[in-house]
Amino acid sequence: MDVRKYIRSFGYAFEGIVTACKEQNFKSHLLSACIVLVASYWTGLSRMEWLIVLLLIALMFALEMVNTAIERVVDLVSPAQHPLAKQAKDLAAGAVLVFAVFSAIIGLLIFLPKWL
Ligand SMILES: Nc1ncnc2c1ncn2[C@@H]1O[C@H](COP(=O)(O)OP(=O)(O)OP(=O)(O)O)[C@@H](O)[C@H]1O
Repeated sequence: MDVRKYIRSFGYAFEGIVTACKEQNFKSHLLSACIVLVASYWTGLSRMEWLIVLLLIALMFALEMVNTAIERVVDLVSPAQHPLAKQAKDLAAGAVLVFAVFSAIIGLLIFLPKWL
C-alpha cells in the first residue's frame, strides 16, 4: 500500500470539505446541525437517540456534498440549457429534499415526546 498516495487522497477529500463549507446551502446545514446538537444536549437524549441524530446529520452533510458535486459536473458538461441537465440537477436536489423531510419527521418523533 502506497502510504503517501493514501495521505494525498485524504488531502483531496479535505479540500472537498473546505469547498463544501463555502457553499451557502452547506452553511445552512451547518447552522441547523449546531441547533440540533444543542437541542439534543439540552433535551438529554438516550445513546440510541444520539446515534440516530448524529447519523442523520452526517448523511445530510454527505448528501448535500454529493448534490453539489452533481451540480458542478452538470455545469461542466452542459453549460447550455438541456432537459437532461435540468433532470440531473432537479433529481439531486430532490434527493436532498426527501432526506431533509424524513430527517425532520424522525427528529420530531424523537424530540416531541420529550418536550410535551
Ligand atoms: N444546464 C441546465 N439545463 C437545464 N436546466 C438547468 C441547467 N442548469 C440549471 N438548471 C435548472 O435551474 C435550477 C437551478 O440551477 P442552479 O445551477 O442555479 O442550481 P441551484 O440548485 O440553485 O444550486 P446552487 O445555487 O447551490 O449552485 C436547476 O435545479 C435546474 O432545474
